[in-house]
Amino acid sequence: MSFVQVTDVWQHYGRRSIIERVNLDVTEGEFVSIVGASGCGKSTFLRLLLADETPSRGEIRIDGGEPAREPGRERGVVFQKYSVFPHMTVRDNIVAAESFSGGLGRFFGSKLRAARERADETLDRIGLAHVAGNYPATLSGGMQQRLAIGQALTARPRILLLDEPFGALDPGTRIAMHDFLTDLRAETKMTVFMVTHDLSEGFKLGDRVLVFDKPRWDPHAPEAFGATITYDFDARDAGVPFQHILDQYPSLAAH
Ligand SMILES: Nc1ncnc2c1ncn2[C@@H]1O[C@H](COP(=O)(O)OP(=O)(O)OP(=O)(O)O)[C@@H](O)[C@H]1O
Repeated sequence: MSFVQVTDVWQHYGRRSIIERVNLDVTEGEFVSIVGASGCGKSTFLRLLLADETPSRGEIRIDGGEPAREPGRERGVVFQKYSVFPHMTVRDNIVAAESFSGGLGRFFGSKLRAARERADETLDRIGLAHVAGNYPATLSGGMQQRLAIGQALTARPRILLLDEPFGALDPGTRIAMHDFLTDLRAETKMTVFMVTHDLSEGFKLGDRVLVFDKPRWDPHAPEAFGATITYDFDARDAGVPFQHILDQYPSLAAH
């Protein structure tokens, strides 16, 4: 049974075609990695999944529901650039994310105490309980990114959208974050979409790896055609050795 259903989705910005004819069925709990050359529309596709934008054509349904017109609590998002609030403690960052995601305004009194307790549970889960009272500037890059993921988790989303979440981290921290994400996923059964420039990361974490590319190209009108899913690899049990894909898509190796 398809949980995320993408049907004939196109996206244009003015006369520029960015994405075309995208069809995709994802079951609940799947981890989908997305790779493709720079500028081919991967982040645009994530924004469409988030319902931050509406497609020019086609539709995206979650769990059989009507296509969303704006982001909701069932979709959480994390970008490469940390989105934490620098002037708030780690715990208050989680509390603020919860109040914003629910459109609840600021918490006071007993509501604030309850929100802080929930924040501490989240911090426990993401391994930041020991720095709950610190400010983000005192945390390492990996810890700040874990905090950003913690913020996305406060609304208990059914879908987590990750846009190059580990792109700015050093290799060691990146590997630690892979383990963290694998554990988190086993715990929550969330459906995850992750854009990455790192093919090995895509194959390591994903159940599937989607390649976005432009199958049609007019040298006289480079903006006439958009990208679509040209490959959909099964990446479970190590999947297709990604070196084969690098041979086919040398541009992917450049990132
Ligand atoms: N709101 C917008 N209005 C106009 N053009 C846009 C808008 N958002 C993105 N674009 C353009 O759409 C194209 C696809 O951008 P997008 O960020 O989705 O690509 P990407 O594959 O994620 O790139 P990268 O891998 O470099 O992050 C780019 O040429 C970008 O300039």
